[in-house]
Amino acid sequence: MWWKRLSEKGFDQAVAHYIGKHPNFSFKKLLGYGAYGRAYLIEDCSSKLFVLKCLRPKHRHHKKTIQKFKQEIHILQQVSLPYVPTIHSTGTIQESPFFIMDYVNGQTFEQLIFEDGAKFTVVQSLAITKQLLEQIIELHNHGIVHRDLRIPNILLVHQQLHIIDFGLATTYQKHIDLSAIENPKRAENHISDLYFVGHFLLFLLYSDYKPSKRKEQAWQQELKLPIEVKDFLERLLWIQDPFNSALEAWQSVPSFTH
Ligand SMILES: Nc1ncnc2c1ncn2[C@@H]1O[C@H](COP(=O)(O)OP(=O)(O)OP(=O)(O)O)[C@@H](O)[C@H]1O
Repeated sequence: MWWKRLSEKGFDQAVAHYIGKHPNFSFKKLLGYGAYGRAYLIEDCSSKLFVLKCLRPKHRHHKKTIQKFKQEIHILQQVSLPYVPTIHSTGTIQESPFFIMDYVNGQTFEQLIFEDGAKFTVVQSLAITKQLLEQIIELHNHGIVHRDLRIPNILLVHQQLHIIDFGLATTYQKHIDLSAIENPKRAENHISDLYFVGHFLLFLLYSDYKPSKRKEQAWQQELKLPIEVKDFLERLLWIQDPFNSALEAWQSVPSFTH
């Protein structure tokens, strides 16, 4: 609604004003916004860039949403990994909670594929997926499941993957009965992250796909993958028996010498 957008513009000005008064930071721009947060680029005195992520003002009185936002802060404070933004401070602006974290200065896989037209071969796609799985193993070892590993949340910086947006992350539950999982995306264990990795890998593989038939078919028919890659994907996507852990998935990434 137009008046809500207007009030968010006013809120952006309040954030710029708040940062303007801060002795160590200057305001650069609004980076973007999602369902819950608005993210701003800010800079410190030594020209290092940071992101200030703030709960959207329209949610500032919703207890559940505030709780969710605080959970994101709590999880980021718990993990200390080189490919996850470090959180530096927290506070509130006009009653909306915010936190300041490292800026990941790279490109998301959404930008790489859909804006830059990057194409990934099967071998490259598997190598990238293997690197992502290494990071997921560490996250799970820290007791965290991300649960939103989509292409806009995975960035590439000098050949290194980085993961952002822990808004749906939760603590890893060790004892979950697989038959009780109704939606793999929401599972509180490795099943969720591996399911997203399956979709991530499909995006990479489709980047190099040229349709030869008019009619859309299932990925298994369209992509014409080597059988071990198809089986690997089907296990990630829980079409076949799922992997028992991210480590097992990592160990099962098919390798090709050519
Ligand atoms: N640490 C970061 N480094 C670089 N860019 C970031 C960082 N955090 C967020 N962004 C960018 O800022 C924009 C908004 O991020 P945000 O996390 O608020 O969006 P979202 O994932 O849609 O949010 P929400 O969790 O509220 O649904 C996105 O374009 C995202 O790529």
